[in-house]
Amino acid sequence: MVAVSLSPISAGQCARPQAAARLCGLQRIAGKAIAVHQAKRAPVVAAASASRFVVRAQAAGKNGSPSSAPAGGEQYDYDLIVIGCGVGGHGAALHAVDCGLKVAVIEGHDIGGTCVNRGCVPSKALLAASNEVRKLRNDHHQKTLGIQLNGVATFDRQAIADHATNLASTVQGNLQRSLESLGVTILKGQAKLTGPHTVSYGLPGRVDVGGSATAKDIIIATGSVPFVPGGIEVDGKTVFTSDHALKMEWLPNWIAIIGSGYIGLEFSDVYTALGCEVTFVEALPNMMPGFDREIAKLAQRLLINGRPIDFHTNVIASKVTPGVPGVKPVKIELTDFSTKEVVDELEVDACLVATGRAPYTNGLNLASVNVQTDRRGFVPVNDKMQVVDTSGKAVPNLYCIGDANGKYMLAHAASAQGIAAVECMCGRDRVVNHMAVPAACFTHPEVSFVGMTEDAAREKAEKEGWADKLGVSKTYYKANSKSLAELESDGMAKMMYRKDTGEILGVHMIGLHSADNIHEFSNAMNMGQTLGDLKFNVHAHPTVAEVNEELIRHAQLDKTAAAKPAAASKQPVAA
Ligand SMILES: Cc1cc2nc3c(=O)[nH]c(=O)nc-3n(C[C@H](O)[C@H](O)[C@H](O)COP(=O)(O)OP(=O)(O)OC[C@H]3O[C@@H](n4cnc5c(N)ncnc54)[C@H](O)[C@@H]3O)c2cc1C
Ligand SMILES: NC(=O)c1ccc[n+]([C@@H]2O[C@H](COP(=O)([O-])OP(=O)(O)OC[C@H]3O[C@@H](n4cnc5c(N)ncnc54)[C@H](O)[C@@H]3O)[C@@H](O)[C@H]2O)c1
Repeated sequence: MVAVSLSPISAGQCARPQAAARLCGLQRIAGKAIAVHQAKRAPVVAAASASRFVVRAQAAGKNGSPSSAPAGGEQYDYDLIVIGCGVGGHGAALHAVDCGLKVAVIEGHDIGGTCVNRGCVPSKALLAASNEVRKLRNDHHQKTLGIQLNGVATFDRQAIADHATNLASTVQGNLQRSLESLGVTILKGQAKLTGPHTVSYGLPGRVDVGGSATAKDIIIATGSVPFVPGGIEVDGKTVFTSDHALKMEWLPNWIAIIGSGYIGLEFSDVYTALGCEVTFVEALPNMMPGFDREIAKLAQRLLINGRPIDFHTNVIASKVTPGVPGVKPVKIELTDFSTKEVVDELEVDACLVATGRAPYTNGLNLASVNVQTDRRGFVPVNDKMQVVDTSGKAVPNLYCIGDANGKYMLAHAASAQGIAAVECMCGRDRVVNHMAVPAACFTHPEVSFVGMTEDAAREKAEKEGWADKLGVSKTYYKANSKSLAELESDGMAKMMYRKDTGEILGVHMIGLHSADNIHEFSNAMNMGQTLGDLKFNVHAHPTVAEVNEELIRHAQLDKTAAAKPAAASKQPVAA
């Protein structure tokens, strides 16, 4: 398995002759690829830059040179069409341009997709603003730092909401400009496959928008939408998903959050910082079931117990009935997950449904290429992100990346998969090593991880007969000078590793800046580095990165592993 490289590749690496030729028209300026001979590219590109979206189909062949001319004599409008322009589609398109491919994206709603418009970006704006409020209202915190505020910190809900909306629109604009400046054609419409190399697109009720286009390769990057379990009625006012919650149109005094995953936790951080009370409803026996058990336990102490939050576990919200703000409460029927008996009913002001996401893959006409989605709607793919048909074979020239394939529903995973798919279509097989993809929950403090949990590592070690070689190293933020200086020294980090080889199996953290700190380990895992290599890393003092140094130092390797770093031969002896 080869891990994907996220760094742009050079012209010399491009596999396709026509691709390499086109790359000659690109210059690297301050790290960005800029198209310098746009006129030689298909004129549709200029149209894309001039207006927000290209409306009506414009076959590139009509205005400029057809894109690909394979041996069979077929000619395509583009080398690559990407259906859906979220972060996955955007990442794939940019990398494809870097590889010299002629690219079109077809977007049915808004450039940037979930992450930019209804996900990562606006949620982090709300988290940033609300955490300022939390800190300012924490007298003990301020006094210990020597600060007196002489009054209660107040906030403007609408202004905080506007910060999130404005950030999303700034980032959306940046993404659009990056595509335009690189000459990517942006087509508007809901797209579907109409042949092995043909895509048609359009918008309901808009006869002026749409058409069809051809490409040698097609990437499906259509993402996901909130999943709402049966029995829950969403009215968008008192019962809502993250799509509505991010607009923060009002702040309920008491909100129930169904699901204690990423979305539930991040929103509980926002709501409690702004003075709301939260009740979690979680189907599984423990809160935060996706985290390493020990980290989840500490997360419960830091993110839940000390805040106005209570929770019900092992129950599902079997029926949710919207209310009327200030007049009628939202009613939530709770059913025991094991016995399936109704056990309670909650009455709250509002309810956020955070029970996962469903792939957005309806209407793609996958049956035309003999492909069936799984039960939940995910598109089946192999390691190279090639779509797999009902007989288990890869469909030629068709790829699916990001939330739509369900392999790892995170923004950076979507974009890494897009880059890998482009590499594969250029003849350089790459697969994303998902075990080395970091994940983070941006609560305060942050939770982050990469690779296996302790339970998973133990299970693997026992199954494979090396349980005595499994090491677990731990350290606490209490000893970290930088965290102490910031009065944010609650937290721990743990690492599972092999004592005999120094292989890192998984790292989990909760603490200040842990979403940033995890990268030393995820990158090491991606590069196949061992603890024998990492022990020579130097960390600036005083930084939170020194938590990593402690974690590495506490690992107890067998003498052979300690003496033999994987990359020892590559280390320079002296400068
Ligand atoms: C509240 C929230 C917070 C999140 N925070 C984070 C975070 O901090 N970090 C992180 O890594 N991840 C986060 N995520 C997850 C992240 O947003 C997704 O993993 C990521 O957006 C997936 O990218 P994608 O490109 O696969 O799909 P999407 O971003 O969903 O984009 C798909 C695009 O395809 C378009 N489309 C769909 N069907 C068609 C069609 N037929 N034709 C044309 N266009 C179509 C859609 O309009 C959409 O724009 C968050 C998600 C949510 C909901
Ligand atoms: N910081 C980030 O990277 C970030 C932030 C937000 C969202 N996301 C992405 O968005 C996706 C969706 O997030 P999410 O929090 O909605 O999903 P999730 O899968 O993280 O958590 C859903 C939780 O809801 C529980 N649940 C499901 N049905 C239930 C029911 N009927 N009653 C009670 N509990 C129920 C599950 O047991 C689980 O704990 C995630 O897969 C994640 O990849 C990422």
